[in-house]
Amino acid sequence: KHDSPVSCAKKAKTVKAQQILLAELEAHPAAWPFLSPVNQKSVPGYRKVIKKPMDFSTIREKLTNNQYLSLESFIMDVNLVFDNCEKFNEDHSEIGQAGHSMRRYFDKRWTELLK
Ligand SMILES: Cc1ncccc1N[C@@H](C)c1ccc2c(c1)OCCCO2
Repeated sequence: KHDSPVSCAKKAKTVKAQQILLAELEAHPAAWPFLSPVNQKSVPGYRKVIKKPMDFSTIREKLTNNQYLSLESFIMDVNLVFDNCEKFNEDHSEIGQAGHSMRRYFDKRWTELLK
């Protein structure tokens, strides 16, 4: 029930890093396709093709509700956003390009922050 001070401090560090990383993703100029859940009624085929939809507002909700038990599970949800984007969008489409740009940025920032 009670963490040791060391593991408690370590947990606080990763929560802080997740908050910083998510805030940077949300503020990025290319974030616009990923800020809210894809409206599956207005995007034909999305519901059938994308088995596990994910977006930055859903990640924000999960982070606020302490649903990420590890740094890895947070990173998996962020990568799910970009993997869904690659699956559904052409690489050279506007949304596809935004996805590649955001993934490059995320990879760079989380290694800077946590490695
Ligand atoms: C990440 C993603 N992948 C595949 C499709 C859409 C999206 N993002 C959503 C938010 C979106 C972006 C652009 C849109 C759109 C909806 O509404 C239909 C009309 C065109 O403009």
